[in-house]
Amino acid sequence: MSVVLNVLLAVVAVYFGLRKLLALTHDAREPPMVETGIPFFTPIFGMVRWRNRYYNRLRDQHRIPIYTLRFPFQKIYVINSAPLINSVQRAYKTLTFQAVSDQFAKLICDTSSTATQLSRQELENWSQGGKDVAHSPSHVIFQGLKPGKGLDDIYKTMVEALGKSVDGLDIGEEGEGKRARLLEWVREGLTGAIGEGVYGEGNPYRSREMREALWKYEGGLGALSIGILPGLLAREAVQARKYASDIFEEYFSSGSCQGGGSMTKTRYTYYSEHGYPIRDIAKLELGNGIAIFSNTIPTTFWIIFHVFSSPELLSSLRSELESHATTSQDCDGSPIYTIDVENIKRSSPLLLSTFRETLRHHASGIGVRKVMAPHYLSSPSSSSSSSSSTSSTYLLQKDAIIIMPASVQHSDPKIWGPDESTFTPTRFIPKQFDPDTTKSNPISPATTSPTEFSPLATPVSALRAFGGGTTLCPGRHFATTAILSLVAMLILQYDIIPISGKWVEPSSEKAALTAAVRGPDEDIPVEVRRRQRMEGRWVWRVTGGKGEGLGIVEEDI
Ligand code: HEM
Repeated sequence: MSVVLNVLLAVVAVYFGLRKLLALTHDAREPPMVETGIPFFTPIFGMVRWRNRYYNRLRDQHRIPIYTLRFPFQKIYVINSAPLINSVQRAYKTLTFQAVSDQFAKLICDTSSTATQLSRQELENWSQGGKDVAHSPSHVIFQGLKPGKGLDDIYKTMVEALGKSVDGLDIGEEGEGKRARLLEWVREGLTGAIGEGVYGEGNPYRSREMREALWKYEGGLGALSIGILPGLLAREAVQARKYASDIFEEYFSSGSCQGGGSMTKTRYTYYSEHGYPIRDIAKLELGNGIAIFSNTIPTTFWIIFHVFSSPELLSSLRSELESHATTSQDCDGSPIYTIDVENIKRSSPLLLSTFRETLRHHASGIGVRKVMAPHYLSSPSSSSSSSSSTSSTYLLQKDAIIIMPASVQHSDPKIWGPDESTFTPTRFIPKQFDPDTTKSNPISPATTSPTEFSPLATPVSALRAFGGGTTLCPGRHFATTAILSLVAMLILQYDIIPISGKWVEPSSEKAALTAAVRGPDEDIPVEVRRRQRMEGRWVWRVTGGKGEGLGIVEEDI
């Protein structure tokens, strides 16, 4: 009995000890603490239980603009308020993304101490640099992604490869459809085509083994990022990383990278000029595969799902896209339809709106920053439009982590209206857009009611699928071009029908917490049939965007 009593007393003592520790290590000027039931452990249980939905639950439960979660040895400030997010983005040198991404890169890429030292030095130089330094160090490395000739050249190769891969989706016997697994097909089609544009003739992802190594590596990122016994807890990923790094090392040391696209060449030049060993350049390139493919693939899967599961939307998109095709004749008299990808991106408001709505619906990036020095955070005085704005000022302690979950912003009825949980493909169509074209169009701007929420009236940071501020995803133009081109090709050339006879939206419960776009838990077996209408040869052109980017997020606009 006395043993039980002693154990109970010890538990009570530890509990009150931990509560005291919580109180002593929390300054009243910091954001309020929540989830303190079992000090330091309730947030862990919450994350395990609710996964990506945890932050939305806490927002609904507490209704406060910012709060503190206490983990063992780590404070996390979670921000719900859009104006406070704007303030975080403005203080980009004190509240830094690069410090977190460097640490993550080290864990997942297993770079050498030389590379770690070099990136630390670069971060220091950047944070102490004056006005003329880049807004984000990684934007220097990724200059090759800036809209312009280099990117257009990547698009040309990529779009040509996408066109071939979509033609290969063809029917088997006459009148029969070809069966495929949707996610698997998207993954294969995109990796192949993007790889051609990015890596050129020597594209390592032409090999099936290399593509499989990338997926095994991606599957182990969660375990690798914990950094404990990776050889044991992430064995498959570690082996795949070694295999793929060897191949990339050969790609760079043989000079094949000189035939690659602007992104590959500028990254290689940057790293080699800064003294990174070739082995590290190879490992970082494999890590770059995660940036390139991990979110692009699930986004493509979801937009295809939403488009093909809604006959009205599919029909409206077909009308919109067909209007961009010019018709000519092949030597045997059969029709050739030519479409410029620029028209798909710039003159297809319903497609672009469906794309944004897909991102709003499925993006789950958590927008991480590290507090480099104590900082007082308050809403910008101009931000009075949101009801979640606050005039309070919060102390953020050095070394704490800030999280700004996209899903919290993307599901806020104050921003998006009472239908925030419904997939509304027209949501992002500018209200002034050509109402005359909408008469024959069941899904169209004209069907929107005058009271509908206009996305242009929302705070700048409301659509956060690509992050925001100085670290806004530099790959957004690239990803948008790849996704919209592929989806337009499918819409115009194929019918996609689920084998089960009914489209059912798969859950995303198993998606990695690190994913910026949650993938589906299950694949969807489908039948792909060539459309009866507009049968003929399709030619996809890339004339280039005169160096202009596409207005994807509100910062671009
Ligand atoms: C649908 C596809 C994509 C989504 C949803 C996405 C999303 C994101 C998000 C949420 C961030 C974090 C930004 C922040 O916290 O402020 C980010 C950063 C980044 N993304 Fe993407 N991304 C996509 C595609 C790509 C592609 C195709 C590339 C490269 C070709 C790329 C390269 C990067 C890089 C380099 C960063 C780091 C930016 C920095 O350090 O300043 N992304 N992306």
